[in-house]
Amino acid sequence: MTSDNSKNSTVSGMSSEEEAKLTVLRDGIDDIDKKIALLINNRAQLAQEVAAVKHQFKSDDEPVVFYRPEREAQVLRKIMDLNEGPLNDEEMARLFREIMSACLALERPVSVAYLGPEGTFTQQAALKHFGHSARTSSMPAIDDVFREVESGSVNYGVVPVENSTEGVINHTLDNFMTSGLKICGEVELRIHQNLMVSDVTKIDSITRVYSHAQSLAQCRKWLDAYYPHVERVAVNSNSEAARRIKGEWNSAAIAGELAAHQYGLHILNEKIEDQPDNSTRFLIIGSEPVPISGDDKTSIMVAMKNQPGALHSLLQPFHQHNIDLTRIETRPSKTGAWNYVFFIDFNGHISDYSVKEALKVIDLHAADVKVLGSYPRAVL
Ligand SMILES: C=C(O[C@@H]1C=C(C(=O)O)C=C[C@H]1O)C(=O)O
Repeated sequence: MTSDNSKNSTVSGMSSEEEAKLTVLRDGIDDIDKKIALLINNRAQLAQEVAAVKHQFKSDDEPVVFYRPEREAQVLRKIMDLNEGPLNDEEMARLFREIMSACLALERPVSVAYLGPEGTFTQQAALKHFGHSARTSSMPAIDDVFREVESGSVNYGVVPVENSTEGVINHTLDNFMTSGLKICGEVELRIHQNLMVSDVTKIDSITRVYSHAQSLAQCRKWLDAYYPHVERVAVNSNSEAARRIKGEWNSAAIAGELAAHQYGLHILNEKIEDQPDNSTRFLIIGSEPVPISGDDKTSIMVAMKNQPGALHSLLQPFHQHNIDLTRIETRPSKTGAWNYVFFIDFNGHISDYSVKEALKVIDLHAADVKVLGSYPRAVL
């Protein structure tokens, strides 16, 4: 016969005093959850009413714009400002990001094309920006993301534009030369690379590692130190690398955590990138311009003739109007052998007086100026 020696111990192994205290606290949590659920639904109802008003003031053939990036940025910034902890500002904003995503989906689910395949950092960026209620679809190439948005098959697209260790993604910039799409937002993602293997991998016999060329470059020193004799094979994407090693006993892949989950792989070494602050910036592309949010950036493309003082006359108006440049890139133009195109990002919105004035002057010196978009600075 078994008997319980401790007279205060219960079935769960806790003392009755511990259990009583937990019950009080958990009753408190249940109570709050009930209120939170009710309030979230009240919020969702208001979002539905917003949708009705958006409809009401549009004529039949005018498209209704449900997703408002400037308003969403303001909501998240306000939540972060109000936050007093113990949750940190980013955690709070992440929770509200998902609440807004669900509210927007009630108005109209937003459809988003991203540079795939599934499991890429670009998919991670799309979910970070739009939340998990967005309908995301994977595209095989950056050009396809642009095409899907241009054709109206999806509302928005997400493409990578620059990496803090490897620099700019030229393919994205080149697409802006011919596309009429607008930049509606930016996302920044900390990039952590991981070495992963499959169930069949013989860990002591790895002779090959697959990854995207950029990821291999981001982990060059680590590979030199730990796998100096292993062949490095560049493939189209990190997800492709993850997919390939499923049946190969002598191969490993370098990819993000999402890819390991997606393909059922085991992470052998995490955070193997050479630069600890390795991050990638992504752009949200769409067809509508974004109104001012109060903390915005603008991207422009300027074609200049290759003549003395061209760069000076391009930069001078920014200096004169006290506008901070955040990035400048040069690409050879596709139209004339010796002409250049500058991609410039700066702080401010196209509706700001100082920005308008600076652009007026630049217009006088440039062969062509194209505003790619003003958009809220990344909040998360
Ligand atoms: C409710 C609105 O529509 C969408 C949902 C938002 C929200 O849930 O807060 C914010 C902006 C829009 O993307 C709105 O425009 O205010």
